[in-house]
Amino acid sequence: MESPIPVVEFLPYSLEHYSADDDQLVALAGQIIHAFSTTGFVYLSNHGIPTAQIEQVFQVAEKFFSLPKNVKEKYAWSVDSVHGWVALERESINPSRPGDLKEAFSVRWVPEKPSAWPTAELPEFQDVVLDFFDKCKKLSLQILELVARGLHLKDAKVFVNSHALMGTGGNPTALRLLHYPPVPAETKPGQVRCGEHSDYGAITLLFQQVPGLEVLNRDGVYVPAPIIENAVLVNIGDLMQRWTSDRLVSTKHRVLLPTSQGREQVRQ
Ligand SMILES: O=C(O)CCC(=O)C(=O)O
Ligand SMILES: [Fe+2]
Repeated sequence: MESPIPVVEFLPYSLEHYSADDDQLVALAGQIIHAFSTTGFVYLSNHGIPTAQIEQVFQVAEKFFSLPKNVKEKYAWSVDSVHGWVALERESINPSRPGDLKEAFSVRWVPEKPSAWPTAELPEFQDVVLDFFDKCKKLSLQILELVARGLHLKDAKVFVNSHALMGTGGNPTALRLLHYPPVPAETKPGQVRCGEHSDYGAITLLFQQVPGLEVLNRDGVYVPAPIIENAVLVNIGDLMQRWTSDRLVSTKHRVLLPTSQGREQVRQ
C-alpha cells in the first residue's frame, strides 16, 4: 500500500557520505519540515546506518528476549536507573487500555554497574547496543540540525546544542528494543501491542522489522506505516511540537494485535 508518509532521499547527508552542499541541505531541510508539519512522520532513505549493524541489533535483542524470565528479571528496569528490561504488560502506553502485549529493553546512560547489562549471558550485547546508540545519536543530531535550518532559526545548532549531553546522565534520550511475542490464546478486551500515543520527546527514530505500526492521518484515520527498505522512520514528539509552537506536529500512532495469531515480532 502506498504510504501517506513522505519518503525523503537522505543520501547526500547520510552518515557514510556526508557530502551535502548548502543547496542540498536547504532542500533536505525543506522536505523534512514539510513532512513534520503535515504528517509528523518521515522516512529517510539511505541514512547511512549499515543494514548489517541494524540486523545485529535485532539479533542480540532477540537473544535477550529469549532468555528465561528469571534471568531477564536480573536486568529489570527500575525507577532510579530508567534502564533495563520492561516485562510484558508492564506498560499501558494508552492508559485506557490494558497492559501492552510487548516487552522492552530500555537503554539509558547508566553508571558502570554489573546488573545493567546481560553480559554474563550475552557478552556482545552491551557493545552492539551502545555502538548502535552512538550511530543513532549522530543521525539524530544531523536531523535536528536540518529541522532548525528548515525552520530558518537564527541558530541552526539550537536543537543540536540542547542535545549535547545525549548518551550521558544529563540527557534522558533512550534507545528501546521492543519485542512483540506471540499473541496468547486469551487476551484482555482492548489489549494491543502498543496503545495509541504520541511520543513525548524531541524526535524518535524507528527501525522496523515487521509491519504493524499505524499512524493517525489528518482525516483521523489510522493508516499503516509500512517497512521501507534502507529507510528509517522518523517522527517528532510533543516536546518538539511545543518548542515549535505547534508548527511541527506530534502525531499519534499505535500497534494493534496481528491478525494472524502467534506471529513473533521484534521491533525497535
Ligand atoms: O513498535 C512500534 O513501531 C511503535 C513503538 C512506539 O511507538 C514507541 O515505542 O513509542
Ligand atoms: Fe511511539
